[in-house]
Amino acid sequence: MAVCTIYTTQSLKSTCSISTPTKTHLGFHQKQVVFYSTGKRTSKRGSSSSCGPCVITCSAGDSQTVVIGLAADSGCGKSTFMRRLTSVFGGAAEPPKGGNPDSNTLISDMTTVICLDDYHSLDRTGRKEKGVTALDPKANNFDLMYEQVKALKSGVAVDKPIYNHVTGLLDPPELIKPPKILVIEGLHPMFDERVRDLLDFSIYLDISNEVKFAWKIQRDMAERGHSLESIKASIEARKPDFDAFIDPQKQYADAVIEVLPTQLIPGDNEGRVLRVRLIMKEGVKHFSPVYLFDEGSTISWIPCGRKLTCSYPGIKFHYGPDTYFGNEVSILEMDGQFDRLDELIYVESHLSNISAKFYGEVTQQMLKHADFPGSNNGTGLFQTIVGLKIRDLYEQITASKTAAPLEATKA
Ligand SMILES: Nc1ncnc2c1ncn2[C@@H]1O[C@H](COP(=O)(O)OP(=O)(O)OP(=O)(O)O)[C@@H](O)[C@H]1O
Ligand SMILES: O=C(CO)[C@H](O)[C@H](O)COP(=O)(O)O
Repeated sequence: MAVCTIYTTQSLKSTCSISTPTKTHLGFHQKQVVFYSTGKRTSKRGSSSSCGPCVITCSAGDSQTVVIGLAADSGCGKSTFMRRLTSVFGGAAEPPKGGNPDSNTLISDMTTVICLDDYHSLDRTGRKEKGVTALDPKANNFDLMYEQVKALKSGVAVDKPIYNHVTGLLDPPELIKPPKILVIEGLHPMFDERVRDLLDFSIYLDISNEVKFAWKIQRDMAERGHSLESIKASIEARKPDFDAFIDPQKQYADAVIEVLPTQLIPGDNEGRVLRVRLIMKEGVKHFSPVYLFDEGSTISWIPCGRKLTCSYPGIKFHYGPDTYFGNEVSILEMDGQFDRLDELIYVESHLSNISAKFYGEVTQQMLKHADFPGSNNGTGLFQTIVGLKIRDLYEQITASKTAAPLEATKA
């Protein structure tokens, strides 16, 4: 009986098959597989054989999950970004059918978005008793987060806990099946190195303190009836842990959307007009940064005039190479806001590498969600573009995994 040993650097998923001239085997998970040509598998290394060349073929199947991480503090626009992203893939994103009405999960045909608050290990009372915030790693279960993201990525369904934001309690778990694209959004997607290594692409929403404050007031005062003092106190109370545990994650992000007060109105910190910077890391696999006019040049552009209507204080773009936490990046910046969203096509036609499937796709997406916060400024524009880049990344990863069979060596 012949014994084959196959060595591969690739993680073999259940959609991989291994063939020898005599047999095809499906569904191995090890990096090194030893099997008998009769089909019986053993974990022991076997010796060489007369099996002939072994070939491993991995096809794109349901278990091929691309994992995206989105990090930001609470109230910084993650849900809005997610709505823009899932819209790029089409289909409505909804909570799991027939499940917990307070589930934080959103599922569409292509994507599943899970909220990392579900990995809080301490409920609201527990945090209060221990005197820790939800931002503190001590209040979160990173081992479970890692195990479950890893399982989903390799095509295995998990029973994920639910943190109930209404009651502040940990509810019974919900079943999450491996999607085509898994987005893990929340406070800590890039905090734990093991989880970070599972990400195919990562984004950090970096909202400056002034703007965060303005948005919080807008939402928590107008919509939730909180007082100005209580909003200030809650931001202050979170700040040390935010600085210690959340903010440092931006150094690992492949793309950062930085939101700052405008520089077009001296001294302005109202948070109404925004200066938004899309910081894109160079050399990330399956991701090529967007550019304005000419790749690698440094360009300032005021598009206001005959083709773009601008009221005070106008719009200014800037593009160029830079460094960010020691990494080479390209930065595209927009300060100001659009008066007429349909005229955005003029700006879009000067941007390259946006991964649109047709001319005007960015403008179409922006018009479709004109009522979302940030649709008239760089937050909406850059979130939409990052959505298209993620679609492109997904398609590239899928295509590369479907491609050529991997020749494996035979012992
Ligand atoms: N681009 C934007 N421009 C202006 N306001 C915004 C923008 N994005 C978000 N906001 C404001 O911030 C609020 C929170 O946004 P969103 O719900 O998307 O954030 P979140 O990070 O998901 O919040 P949470 O984690 O608390 O659920 C919105 O109601 C809106 O007031
Ligand atoms: O930072 C947060 C992430 O969204 C929340 O504050 C955290 O999940 C704690 O939740 P709660 O407000 O229910 O105590």
